[in-house]
Amino acid sequence: MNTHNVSSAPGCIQLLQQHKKRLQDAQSRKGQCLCIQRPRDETILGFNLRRAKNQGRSSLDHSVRSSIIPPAYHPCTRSLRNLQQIMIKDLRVETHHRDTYLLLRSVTPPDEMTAILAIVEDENGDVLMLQLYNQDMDRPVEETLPEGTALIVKEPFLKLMSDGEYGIRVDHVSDVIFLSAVDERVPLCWRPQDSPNFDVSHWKMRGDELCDSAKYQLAIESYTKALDGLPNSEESTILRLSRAYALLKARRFDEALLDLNSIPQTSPSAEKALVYKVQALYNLHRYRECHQVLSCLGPESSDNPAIKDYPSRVLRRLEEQEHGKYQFKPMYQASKAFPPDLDHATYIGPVAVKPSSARGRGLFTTEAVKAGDLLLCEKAFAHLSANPEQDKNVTLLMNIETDTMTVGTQSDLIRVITQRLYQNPALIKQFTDLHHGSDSPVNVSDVDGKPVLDSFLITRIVSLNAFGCPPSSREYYLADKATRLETGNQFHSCGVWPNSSYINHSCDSNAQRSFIGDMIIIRAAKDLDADTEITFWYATPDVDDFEAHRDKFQHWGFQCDCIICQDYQNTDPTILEKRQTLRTEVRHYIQSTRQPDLARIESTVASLASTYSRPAREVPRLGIWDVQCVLAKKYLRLNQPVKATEAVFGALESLGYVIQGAKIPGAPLVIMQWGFMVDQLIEVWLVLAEAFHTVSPELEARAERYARITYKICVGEDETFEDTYITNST
Ligand SMILES: C[S@@+](CC[C@H](N)C(=O)[O-])C[C@H]1O[C@@H](n2cnc3c(N)ncnc32)[C@H](O)[C@@H]1O
Repeated sequence: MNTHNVSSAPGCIQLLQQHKKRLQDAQSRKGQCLCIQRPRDETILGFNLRRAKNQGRSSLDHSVRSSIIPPAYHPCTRSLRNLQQIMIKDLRVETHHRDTYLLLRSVTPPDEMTAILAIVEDENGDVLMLQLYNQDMDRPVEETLPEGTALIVKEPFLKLMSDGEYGIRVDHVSDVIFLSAVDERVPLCWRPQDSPNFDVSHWKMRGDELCDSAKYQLAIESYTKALDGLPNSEESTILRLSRAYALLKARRFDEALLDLNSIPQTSPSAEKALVYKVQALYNLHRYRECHQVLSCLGPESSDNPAIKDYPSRVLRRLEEQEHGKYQFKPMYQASKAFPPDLDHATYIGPVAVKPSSARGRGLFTTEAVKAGDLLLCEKAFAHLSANPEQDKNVTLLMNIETDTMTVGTQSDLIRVITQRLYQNPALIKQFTDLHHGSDSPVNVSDVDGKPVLDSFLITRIVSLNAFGCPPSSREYYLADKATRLETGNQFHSCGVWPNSSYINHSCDSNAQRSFIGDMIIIRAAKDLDADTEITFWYATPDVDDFEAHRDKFQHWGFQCDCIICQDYQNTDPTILEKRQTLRTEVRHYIQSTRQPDLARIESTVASLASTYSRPAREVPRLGIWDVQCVLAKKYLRLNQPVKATEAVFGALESLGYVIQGAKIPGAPLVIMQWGFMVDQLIEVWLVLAEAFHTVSPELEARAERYARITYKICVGEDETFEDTYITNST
């Protein structure tokens, strides 16, 4: 939602078409035998030259990386023992070799593009390019696929690549099995000549060395080998503790907990295990349990620097998680770090997921709420922030099947989520439960002791549930419109927030989302009864191109049938045309002179109003309110506060607000019905407050209060309200 979709930009359409054509050409050769085009040495040399060129590229160079999502295919769900080995020479072009596997060894160091690349050989010595997608890129590629790595690719897919060469493309992480040098599946001729039969203490020592050099994934493998070597119970406890440490560092928290839970309470390692447990539970956001474990720690652990500040942090997280109490100001400071991965808990307010007629599931209020109330404040499941230092490196994500192209971090987000799920399988269900359209996922959750992960399912879930986001909504709000358009990269960052993903779209939304770093904040934009479906915009309504706005929902596979869309469809096209003509006219009046003819603008507003047939309190009039806001500001500047208040009330009424006391001098000012929410209303309420200062001073504070609530709804919090307006007015 609001991700930077550039599918309709001319250059992008052309690029998509080129890739489609290439794919069609490749498809026309589907099933053909692989003819090895180049001798082995030439293939290796060509790869190494390209790798050297790639590595020599300066980080200052402009680059466009494109990641193409090929037609979807399912991951392998069969155990390796039920697959037959196949050789490179037997592969067929553009074919998934079901029920088979390749046994390979890398014969070059790895290269890194949007995938990890290397040349691999099979036991016949035939070579091919291997492309491993969705691997852990936070780890040096040399660690993931060092030269000489033996690996198995289950049900391989031979692809004709864009340069006309062949390659084995692996999209699903669960389709690759990396083999250690001493794995019995590695052919003898690939094993080191003098591979001795190492014992428990060797692997333990090796694990410790790898931990010391921060190679945690490799350390985990070493400790596992030590544990496989039948250690005695004392050794086993120490090994599990060491492996838990490496797992914590590798952010594999579920597995770390499994090891920690197996350590007997009577063991001398028990106290250390509790310290690690605190860290694992905290990172899994299980703060209540974390609090309990903290209370079991002995006094010597309280001073342990690794967890010294945990008691206070856990208490703050519990305040957030259980009561929705956040300190927003420090969150801005934290959001300036890169990446802006904030240490805050998720609060799920008075909301619940329920069936929503014809929209699948939706999020509903469980009790009545007031405009401005916090409904959700959610930590991202995964969030990828555009690095301001690297804005020269643009990543394009091309989806040939859906004909879409997005700019920004979405392709990395897919990889990051894949890795997170692969390393923390307990999270898979929460993520794969999210809406994924008509895709039918595989029904096998794990095979050969590892989870089966479908990266195309993850891609689809990201495409339907990710939100584009600015570094913070306050920053976005403060940047004036021109700057927003000029920099244009605010939504190159994106993330997935699972609870918020259940919210359906309506152009006439009743909630607003805002962001600080990787936290999403969702507040009610209206007073809502219990059991009301919460909705927000997937794309902001564009009154001047409403047709294009409505087309955007094709991406999500629905047509909006909200009251605004219904009214638009029921309005005669000639009336819609007249409305647009009047808007063009009025824009011209506003912009053409320094002292616009306000009477003329007012009369155009009246004409615009006549293009709407239903009352504004039923259907917001999106084509008028902005003109009335301009009028209000102009009248205030001309020192005509009464006219300014009239224009403000006109704008609010056009947006569907019903305000008691608006036109009765001295009567209290109360919003009886909240209308359409836009962030420009913050200033509109402040214009009203300023006008009231002269004409109805007793109402000034009330208007300011509504400005503050509007600010809270649009920016996410109101702690910075004074800072924003004091700074802005000086
Ligand atoms: C982010 S999910 C929202 C939650 C989803 N309804 C579910 O069941 O999980 C987006 C999907 O919800 C559905 N949806 C959202 N807004 C809708 C609307 N106004 N009308 C119909 N379907 C809608 C579409 O299928 C869309 O692809």
